[in-house]
Amino acid sequence: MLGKQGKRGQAEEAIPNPTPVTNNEVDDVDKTIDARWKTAESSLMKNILRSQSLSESELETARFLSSAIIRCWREELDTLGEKTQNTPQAPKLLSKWENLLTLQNNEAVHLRAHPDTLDTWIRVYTFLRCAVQAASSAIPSTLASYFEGSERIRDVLARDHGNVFGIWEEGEAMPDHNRDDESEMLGFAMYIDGSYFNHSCDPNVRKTRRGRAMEFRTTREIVAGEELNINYIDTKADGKSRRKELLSGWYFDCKCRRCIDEQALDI
Ligand SMILES: C[S@@+](CC[C@H](N)C(=O)[O-])C[C@H]1O[C@@H](n2cnc3c(N)ncnc32)[C@H](O)[C@@H]1O
Repeated sequence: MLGKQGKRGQAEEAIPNPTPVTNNEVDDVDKTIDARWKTAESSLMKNILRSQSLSESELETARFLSSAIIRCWREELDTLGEKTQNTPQAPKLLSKWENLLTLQNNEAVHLRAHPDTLDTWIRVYTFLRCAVQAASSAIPSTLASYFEGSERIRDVLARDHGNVFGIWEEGEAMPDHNRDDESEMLGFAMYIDGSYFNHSCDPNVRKTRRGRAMEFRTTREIVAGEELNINYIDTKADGKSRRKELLSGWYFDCKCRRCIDEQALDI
């Protein structure tokens, strides 16, 4: 997905320090979010397309969601095709969609920090649902049904924040953090496999964009059993600034070795 805001949660204005919340508060937030989506699902679609125009970045989100949902539909069609053939199936790897669902769901944590985002998401969902209905004669009904409910759209949006990578201006093989150059961020993209990497302020893997692909290479000898980590943020900053940035932009308290050591020294 491409958009100019940079990594979700990074360039947006995030709350500086999400306050700890109780389980009851979490439940309330979840219920409110669910209720808003349910209302959107049951709202009448007539004339919404005409009255609703999306901003450029909302349109980008709509394009991203459509391509993810179409991919999901195609994968499920393929699986269905394989099941109807009576040939013994080799154990299957997870599909891209199933892999996406294994990523951390950040819907509630993100919406707690940016409540207005829910309006945007629902606007985009309503727009897509309405557009699909308007074009129903040209769209397979099984695909159209994927846009009826909000479930799949929520599945993607909930994993977008915190799991996407910044895409920087082409400078061949540039790592996308700790950059000394002035190259511009073009947008962001989701690389599901790459999202399994946790962050470390002393990473042992460097990510490099090569065209549309993202390459991950170790930067030092790795001992057996050692975790492979990339860096989500510039690691040159001092410990308190790094942890603050990770908490406000990625909503987690960094537990990497360097942060644990530095915290003990009050750095
Ligand atoms: C892109 S995901 C990484 C994969 C994730 N661990 C998972 O199982 O889906 C980012 C999330 O991993 C966790 N995480 C990554 N690096 C971390 C770190 N250094 N300290 C604590 N949590 C971390 C946080 O929950 C963060 O929101």
